Amino acid sequence: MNRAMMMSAAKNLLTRYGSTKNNIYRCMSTGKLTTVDVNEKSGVAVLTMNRLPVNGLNLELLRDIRNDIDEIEGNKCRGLILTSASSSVFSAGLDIMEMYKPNQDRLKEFWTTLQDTWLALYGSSVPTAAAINGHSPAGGCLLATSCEYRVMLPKFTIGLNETKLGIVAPKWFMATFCNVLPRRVAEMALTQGKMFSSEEALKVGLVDELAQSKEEAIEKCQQFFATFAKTNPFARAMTKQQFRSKDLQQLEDEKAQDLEAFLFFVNQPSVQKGLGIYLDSLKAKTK
Ligand SMILES: CCCCC/C=C\C/C=C\CCC/C=C/C(=O)SCCNC(=O)CCNC(=O)[C@H](O)C(C)(C)COP(=O)(O)OP(=O)(O)OC[C@H]1O[C@@H](n2cnc3c(N)ncnc32)[C@H](O)[C@@H]1OP(=O)(O)O
Repeated sequence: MNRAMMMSAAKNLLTRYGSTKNNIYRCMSTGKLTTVDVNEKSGVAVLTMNRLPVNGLNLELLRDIRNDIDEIEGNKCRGLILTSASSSVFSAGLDIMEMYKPNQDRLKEFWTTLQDTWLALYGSSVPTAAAINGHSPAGGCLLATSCEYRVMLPKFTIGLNETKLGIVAPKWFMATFCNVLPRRVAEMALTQGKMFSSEEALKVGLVDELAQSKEEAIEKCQQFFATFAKTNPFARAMTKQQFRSKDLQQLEDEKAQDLEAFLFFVNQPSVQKGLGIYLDSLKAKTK
């Protein structure tokens, strides 16, 4: 983040926090594939993904999440908890149908929206946490690890499994993973396409706590936010942004090249063939 960007971020944050310390704000749900509920007392917003059955991240769901994050930031919420309306899947990651035999204009829009959603979530000045109440592969894991804290229910799986699908996680997926895990653990897991059980994820630090129910997970996320009670919100947000600024700036600088690499990669006949086989294997499971 250069000096001008830092000053502008500081100005925004001062405007937000300057005279509003003890007030509680109400956020409103914006999306059709998401809901946002704000706890009137704590000011914490729960953003629930609701594209059943598996919260596949298609263009529309990503747009809704992105708009919700903007609205939660704008409405001065005290925290953002990301969770799922499904009882078994947090998010199945990117909707593979967006990448398989794609319409090229939509494919561009899809990837650009994913980039923007990540920039908004990873760079959010509002404290963020994920209540991971189901499986969370690939893009689902990206969303969860973009948050500052993770609470997961037992007996599910989480990880970046891209190599198992014959695709490569972009640099910013890797940076997000490395922000949570030791570099060696991250490299091993990414190259292996490893999916961690909830219990394994807790052991390596991919998640921070386990909870027995979604309600308990949300409560634990709220308790995490409460640890900031005695901090200055402006100083907290600036500190977070400085920690993450290198990763954010890298994607900001390379957005166009990243899009180009994605389009080139996804349109390779061998990648299309691999995605087709993977989709068939998913569908065969349900027959
Ligand atoms: C060399 C330099 C390169 C630089 C790099 C540049 C570019 C890189 C290029 C690309 C990067 C892309 C990164 C990709 C990220 C992703 O997120 S890819 C998606 C990965 N996701 C998965 O592998 C998860 C697959 N799904 C599952 O494992 C399971 O569905 C489950 C989430 C564990 C849930 O299981 P269950 O509850 O049993 O549900 P079903 O399996 O029965 O699924 C229900 C229906 O949903 C369909 N489905 C599931 N996941 C997806 C998905 N991700 N996309 C689309 N559709 C999905 C599934 O087929 C079922 O459909 P039907 O009901 O049978 O029609």
